[in-house]
Amino acid sequence: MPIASLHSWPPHKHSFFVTQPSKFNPGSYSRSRNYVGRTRILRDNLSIKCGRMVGVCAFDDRKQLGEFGGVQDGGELYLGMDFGTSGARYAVIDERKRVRAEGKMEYPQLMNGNAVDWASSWRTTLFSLLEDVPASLRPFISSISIDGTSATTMIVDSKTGEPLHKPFLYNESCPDALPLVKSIAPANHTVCSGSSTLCKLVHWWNLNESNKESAILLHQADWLLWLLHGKLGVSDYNNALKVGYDPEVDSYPKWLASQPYAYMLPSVQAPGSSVGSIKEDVGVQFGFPKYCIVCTGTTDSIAAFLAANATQPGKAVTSLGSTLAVKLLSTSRVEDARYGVYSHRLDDKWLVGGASNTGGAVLRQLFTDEQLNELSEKINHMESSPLDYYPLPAVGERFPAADPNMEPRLHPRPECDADYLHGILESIARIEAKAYWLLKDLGATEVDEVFTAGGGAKNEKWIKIRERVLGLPVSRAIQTEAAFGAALLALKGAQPKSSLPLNT
Ligand SMILES: Nc1ncnc2c1ncn2[C@@H]1O[C@H](COP(=O)(O)OP(=O)(O)O)[C@@H](O)[C@H]1O
Ligand SMILES: O=C(CO)[C@H](O)[C@H](O)COP(=O)(O)O
Repeated sequence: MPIASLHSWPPHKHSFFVTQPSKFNPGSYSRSRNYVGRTRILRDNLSIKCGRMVGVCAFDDRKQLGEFGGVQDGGELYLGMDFGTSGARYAVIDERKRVRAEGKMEYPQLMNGNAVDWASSWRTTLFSLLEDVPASLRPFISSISIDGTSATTMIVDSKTGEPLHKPFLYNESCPDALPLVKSIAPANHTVCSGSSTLCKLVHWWNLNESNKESAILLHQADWLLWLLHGKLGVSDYNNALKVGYDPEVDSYPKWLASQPYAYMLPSVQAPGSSVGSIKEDVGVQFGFPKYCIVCTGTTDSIAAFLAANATQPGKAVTSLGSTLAVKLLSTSRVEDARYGVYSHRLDDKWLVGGASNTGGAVLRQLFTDEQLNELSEKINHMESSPLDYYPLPAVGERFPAADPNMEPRLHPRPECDADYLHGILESIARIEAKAYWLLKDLGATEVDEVFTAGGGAKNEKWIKIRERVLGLPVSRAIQTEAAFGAALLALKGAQPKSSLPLNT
């Protein structure tokens, strides 16, 4: 039903769409309190007495809206969503960066033949998580942003946005494209890695696909954000780094712009830039305000860095997720594809690092999370393990050695599982240490403190092992979830244009 026919006045800034979702109880007004994390949410089974529920309910000021429950102080809220390796999470924060709601879900294994249909899985996850955001908070959400796994590459139809090929995941490699990419890019450029976005694009381009002319390239986060803002072909300079975008000059270099597939490349904005208002159908479906904007995103490990709020050069964040992603805040830019080292831009500084395939994915192959907790308790973190492994979930390593043929090394396996886990955790810590010393040798600011994000951050024994191996202060970040970092991007995007750096 059009807005005007339901109410006399035209939609106001605080007009928002109320539909008849299952949680609403038309005609009555009841209040229940829910605790999410550390934050009490006044979740109201509110019915808003404005005629028939399906349609639009407009309030002519925030106070009136505030009386109907939701955020007690009626302030603006910001939604960040993290699409990581094994699942997705969201965080809703307020203007003071307090978490007001959070949730997560694993990716549904939607199959297409005998392969996972990742695009459908991500799309389903996106709208399931939006449905999970407390309905009483949605009318206050002013801005949304999403982070995704880096170099996860989608080739989609330039008109419909529908995938024309299965997504190329972050850790997939297309070595067949490497010779051509190396022939056009500068020596040791970030794209000179089989797992780079550009190698995936060139690999697809060389397939005998007929519909090249209607194809464009998007990254996972770009495509998910397109589902919300409806503007195809927009990315951010973090996600676009591995296709060859140069964030220092804010453009694609000539050696790339002159390629026959250059028309497929997305336009690029800074992370946390407003792309536009949320699509009306999505606003109606979920009850977001008409003024809710959708902002460009970033990659998952950069979102984790933003969440950790490491603001000085020399501070670093290690994301112990399925992979081990290292991000060191540096005043100097470093890149060398021989070691899988590259630099992301963060305002006027550089996030130097890379992502190793070691990490939680190996642990998950061997132990449940409960076993990890139980076995970790038995580890003496002050003792050095004599076991020397290179834990990988499969053949191939990206950083600190870029070797697609590197074999996992996880033997000999001792009788005692606690000793085995100790050896694995210590071996991963040695890889992390090698990574940080490599960055120093290549000219980055020397690391002086490491914060930890990701699922592994909960393991206190591992943090102590890493502190011993690194010889540096290592701690769990106050905020370990990348979704919190994505919410900070949404908060940034909603602010009036300012030169304030993101991580202040
Ligand atoms: N107690 C623990 N010690 C070490 N690693 C853990 C522990 N609990 C969970 N993990 C690891 O955390 C990883 C999940 O972290 P998460 O940040 O959610 O990953 P991602 O975002 O990459 O999907 C899993 O691979 C799991 O093995
Ligand atoms: O490992 C990964 C997925 O979790 C990604 O590669 C990770 O995002 C690192 O890439 P970037 O440094 O570009 O963020």
